Amino acid sequence: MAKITVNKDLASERAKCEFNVEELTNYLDGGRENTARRRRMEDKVLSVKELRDEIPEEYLSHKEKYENAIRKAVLFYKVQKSLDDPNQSDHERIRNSYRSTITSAIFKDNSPLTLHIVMFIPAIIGQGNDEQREYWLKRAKNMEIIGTYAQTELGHGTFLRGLETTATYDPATEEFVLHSPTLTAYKWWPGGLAHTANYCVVMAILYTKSKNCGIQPFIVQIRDEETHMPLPGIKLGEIGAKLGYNTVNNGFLGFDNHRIPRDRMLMRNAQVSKDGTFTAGANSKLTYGTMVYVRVLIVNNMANLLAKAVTIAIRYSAVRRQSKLKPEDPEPQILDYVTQQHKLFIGIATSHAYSRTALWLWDHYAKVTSELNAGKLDNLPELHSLACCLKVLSSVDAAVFVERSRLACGGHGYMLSSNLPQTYGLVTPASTFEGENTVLLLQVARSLVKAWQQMLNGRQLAPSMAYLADQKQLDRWDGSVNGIIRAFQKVARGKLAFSVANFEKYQKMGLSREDAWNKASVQLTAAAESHGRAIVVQVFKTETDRIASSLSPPLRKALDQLVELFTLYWALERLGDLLLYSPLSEVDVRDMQARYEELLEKIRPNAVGLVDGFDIRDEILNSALGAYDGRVYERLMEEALKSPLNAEPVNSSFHKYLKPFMQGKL
Ligand SMILES: CC/C=C\C/C=C\C/C=C\C/C=C\C/C=C\C/C=C\CCC(=O)SCCNC(=O)CCNC(=O)[C@H](O)C(C)(C)COP(=O)(O)OP(=O)(O)OC[C@H]1O[C@@H](n2cnc3c(N)ncnc32)[C@H](O)[C@@H]1OP(=O)(O)O
Ligand SMILES: Cc1cc2nc3c(=O)[nH]c(=O)nc-3n(C[C@H](O)[C@H](O)[C@H](O)COP(=O)(O)OP(=O)(O)OC[C@H]3O[C@@H](n4cnc5c(N)ncnc54)[C@H](O)[C@@H]3O)c2cc1C
Repeated sequence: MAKITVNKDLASERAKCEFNVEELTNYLDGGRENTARRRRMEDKVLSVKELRDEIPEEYLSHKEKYENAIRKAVLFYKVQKSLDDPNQSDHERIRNSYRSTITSAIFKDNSPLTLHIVMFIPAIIGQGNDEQREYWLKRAKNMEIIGTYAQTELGHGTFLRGLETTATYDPATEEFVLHSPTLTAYKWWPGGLAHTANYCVVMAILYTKSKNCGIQPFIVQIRDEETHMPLPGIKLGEIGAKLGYNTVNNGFLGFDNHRIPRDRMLMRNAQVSKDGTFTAGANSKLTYGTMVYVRVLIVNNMANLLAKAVTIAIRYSAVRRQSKLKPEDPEPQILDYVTQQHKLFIGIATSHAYSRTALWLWDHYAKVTSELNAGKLDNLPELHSLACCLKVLSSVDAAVFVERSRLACGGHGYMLSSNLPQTYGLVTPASTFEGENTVLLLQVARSLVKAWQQMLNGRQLAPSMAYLADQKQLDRWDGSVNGIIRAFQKVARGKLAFSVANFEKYQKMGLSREDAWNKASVQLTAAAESHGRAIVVQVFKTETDRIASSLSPPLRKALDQLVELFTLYWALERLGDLLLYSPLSEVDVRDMQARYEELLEKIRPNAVGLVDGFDIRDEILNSALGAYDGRVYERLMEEALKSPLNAEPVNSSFHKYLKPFMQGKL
């Protein structure tokens, strides 16, 4: 293997690191064997040279980008399939792939098959009865059919009860008639729907015996399996260019009285019999299960995307020298500016916080799902609330810290060759898809207000809300991590109490319950956000303590510093709340600020080691600024030279327009 020359600043950063980077990688992967397995997979995928792009994607047309993405998606799927371990359960397979970011090496803007994997197959698993699973899963898993999840419509994304697509049962033919009565009823957004999928799970309002039976899932063929032509009665297309996700092939879909057989309604929860009799499921919200599943996955996806952005920005900050700290000294590495450390170290800590939280949530999800399969529904409301709140916080924080990583790279962060703009394009839609964030916070608030009432009635609360029942005031400020976690819980409790009081006050003033809720909703969402912060800091701390106990002291110390930095960062961000709901004094604030600055200093020598520990290969980072060797300027120039405009010294537009214009002839 050719020896790589590493930028000398990066090399000296690596020499300074106080812990063993490989140990950190193994910790993140959940063990040495998992690291080895992940790397083997990456080696295998990256050895397929057809999966690499000859021309940078950004120079392709919209159509070429899609065609190239499909070409690679098919090949990528085959390589992945050949590496699949058939002995793993679905739960283990997903958990073991949590650290895999290899998809990013192939698709800068995500794959047109994502929805097939992430929603179509899970919808069949969660919504299909045994017979339907048996038939459709085999076809979907073998890629004999490609599907997507078609729920959102042009007129409605959030308000599912307002969906306009109808599925009307016709007992005479034992068929459902799917129809889009208006333009706003068109399905709009589903990934892969435009030109990739030939099937989809359509969420539509079921009518049988002239009664509205709510939203139900239907598996619908939309294209001919041979010709791929849209079937009669189906209108399909692509929704157009977007901020990101441009290779995901988001589409629209309209139905003109399109008929499907009765057994195409996914009947795990509710059923329609041949004569049209409707039998409701144990809980109508089980129909929303696929969304819960994806919200759970998003938390991990956000942690991975943030790890990518912060790796790029930290390595670049070690290489980049700018300005002067002291007049007599050479220009320092920008990583030596404490403001730069403040911008970036929180990104490292946040990625750790959400990757720990994501695993914790995944295990919780798996436990509740197995209870649901056994008919026990008690823990569904808490799971829904947790999934909503952690999806919201992880997506908001990832978007903020990815963008901050980009800004921290100055002008070069604006280049697509840094891969930071595209990474932002991948994180920011997560605040919208799978439930718009404000809307999901209102769902969390709804569950908190319920919990509050249960507490007042002396009932036991779900574990993640149990802290609400602790009525004891904090008698003194305790600036330890555990002390701050308790203070965050007090903030969440205090803000909830305040918003519940206002909600009730507005009702007493004569507003309807709905109007009072709307009027109190800014406070309610703030309480929900604080609840989420309390959960994340607590899970980050307890899970790190639990898993890191067997690590070497230097690595343990580095991880404890990240946990403390994360906790202090949010305490300083939320000073107003802490001053209102905890016994925090001005002196305590000054102490916290001093400790925060001390932590930045302690983390500084380990910064490059910490991002190296994420172990994200150059092919996955795809960044001129973030490569392991730190050849930032050389790579920027190499990438610039790939611009098609550099293929000729004089562009034809000079003779056509500029020259006549400058010579006054145009
Ligand atoms: C080859 C490639 C391979 C791999 C790809 C690589 C990486 C991918 C890895 C990971 C994934 C990461 C990223 C994601 C990737 C792709 C995702 C892309 C696109 C996203 C797709 C979508 O966006 S799909 C559409 C999503 N849509 C929504 O989320 C809609 C939001 N709206 C709602 O959920 C609901 O309408 C509502 C919750 C806002 C309200 O619903 P409704 O009005 O019907 O509710 P009610 O008022 O009637 O009832 C409220 C009561 O119901 C309870 N409730 C609500 N929802 C649920 C639920 N889901 N579960 C349980 N209970 C629920 C609620 O609590 C109320 O209960 P009460 O007891 O209080 O009455
Ligand atoms: C990249 C991307 C991929 C997607 N992929 C898919 C897919 O594969 N399949 C699919 O079905 N859908 C998909 N979607 C659609 C996505 O799920 C919806 O965009 C999302 O659920 C939000 O709905 P909306 O766009 O209708 O927003 P709206 O609900 O119209 O929200 C607009 C504004 O109104 C506010 N608002 C709405 N309701 C309330 C309320 N009750 N209280 C307070 N404020 C409210 C929101 O907070 C927001 O500020 C995708 C979206 C994107 C961006």
